[in-house]
This record gives sequence, C-alpha cells and structure tokens, in this order.
Amino acid sequence: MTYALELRNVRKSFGRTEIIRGATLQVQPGERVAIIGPNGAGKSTLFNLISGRFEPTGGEILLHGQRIDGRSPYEINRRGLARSFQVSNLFNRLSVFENVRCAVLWSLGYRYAFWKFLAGLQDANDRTEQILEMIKLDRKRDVLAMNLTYAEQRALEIGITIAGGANVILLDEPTAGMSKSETKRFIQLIRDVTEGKTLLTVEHDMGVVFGLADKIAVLVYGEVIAFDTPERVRADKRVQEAYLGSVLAEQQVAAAGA
Ligand SMILES: Nc1ncnc2c1ncn2[C@@H]1O[C@H](COP(=O)(O)OP(=O)(O)OP(=O)(O)O)[C@@H](O)[C@H]1O
Repeated sequence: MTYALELRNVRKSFGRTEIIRGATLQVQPGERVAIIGPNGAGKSTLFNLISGRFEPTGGEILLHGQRIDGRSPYEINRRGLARSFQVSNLFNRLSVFENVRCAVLWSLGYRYAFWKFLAGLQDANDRTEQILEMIKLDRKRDVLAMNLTYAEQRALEIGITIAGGANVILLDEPTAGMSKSETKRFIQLIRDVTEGKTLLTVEHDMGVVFGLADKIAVLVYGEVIAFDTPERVRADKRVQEAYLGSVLAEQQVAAAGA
C-alpha cells in the first residue's frame, strides 16, 4: 500500500531542543486527518516539516511513496501537496476572481507578473470559475478580497490552496475566529471542496475535529501518541490523561456558559 503521506520517525531540533521527537504517521489516500495536541506540542512545526519550510533533523517524509524531506516548498507543491496558512495569503486589492486565477495560472507555470496578459486563457478561466462555485463565492467574483467577510476570506484562501489541483491538502486551523454557525457551514464547505483528496488539519476546536476528521493524530511533546478514529481516540485512556480529558471538559464548560 502506498500512503498519500507517510512520516517515518521524523525529528526536528531547534538548537539543542528537540521539538519533534520521532513522529510516525501513515495517512491513506482520501483520509481526513486532524492533528490535535496541547499548545507547543509541535503541530505547526510538523506542518512546516511536511510542507518543506523546515528540513527534518532525522527521519523520512514520503508523499505518495516518494521522499520529500529536504525538498523545497515549491517542489513539494509541484508534487501535489498544498498548504493554507493561519495568516492571510490574499491579494487584498484584487478581486475574488483575480485571486483564484493568479493561483491557477501559477499552478499552470505562469508567473504573477504576466497574469494580466493571459486574461483570455480559457482553461485558466474555466478552472477559476469551477473553484469559485466550489467555495461558494461565484456571486462575489468581482468583490475585492479586502471587502469580503472574514469567513469568505477563509473560503477564498481554501480556493487558492486547492487551485493547483493538489491531492494532499494541509489546512492550519481553518475555522479559527469564526462564529459557531459560520464554523458549521465551513466544515461542510471543507468536506465538499476536499472530497476525494487527502486532508490534514491542525485544529484546536474539538467540534471541528469530530465533525471533520476520519482519523485523529494526537501529538504530545513531539510524538504521535495515538492515531485512530475519533471514537477510539476519545476513549483512549492515555490520550485522556495527556490531553483530551481536560480539553473536552474546558470546551464543555465554555459551551455551557455561552
Ligand atoms: N523556528 C523556531 N525556532 C525555535 N523554536 C521554535 C521554532 N518554531 C517553533 N519552535 C518551538 O517549538 C515548540 C513547538 O511549537 P509549535 O508552534 O510547533 O507548537 P504547536 O503545537 O503548533 O502550538 P500551538 O497549538 O500553540 O500553535 C514551541 O516550544 C516553539 O517555541
């Protein structure tokens, strides 16, 4: 079996401090995986390692069976892995349509500087229209990115992330900062947009985790201490002790008070 994404004993140190301490994970094609864990466990670092921003100190990372550790983010993206960021990546003064079309053209091998001259490029325009429908922003196609609501901006970012046709998608806290109703709609949007693709999210909100993930990876002090279905992870004593028990209790108290 070739996994969509595989981490084999991945390690990462900053100076003398080892942050990722032998993380191992096997993600099947089409699986939706949420990475959870306490603050500082190394979740963002793991994303940075997978997407090529950091080079591991040890171990191997494989995308569709091919080693990608040590390769540049650009090369990894070209091999079919795309990542969205917590920090906005949008061109605020371009329209929704133009933002997505830039990403589509980039994926087709054109540089941003030339995109205006390629306005007539039919396949890029068609692909852009398709994405706008998927992210439900087709009616806002001419609105500047800066004038969208926050949730719409996050949807646009997801559109940009998937524009290149990557089949492994990494989303960093996709619903952070959204209201409950926005979050619910957004989970459905993520489900639709990533249908058939492999999805990894870093997530703090347990509602999102249990609504979205087929499997949960629990990262504690740089190690994956559990990787299983939501039900099994929830029932896992070790996970409850290390993390989930206290987080679920906190979120239940917060929900009761809201
Ligand atoms: N570039 C870096 N240089 C040095 N230390 C770093 C660097 N990046 C992250 N760290 C440290 O690695 C540890 C893990 O950080 P990371 O952001 O990966 O955790 P996290 O699980 O994503 O946390 P959170 O849930 O709070 O976002 C932290 O102690 C952080 O200070």
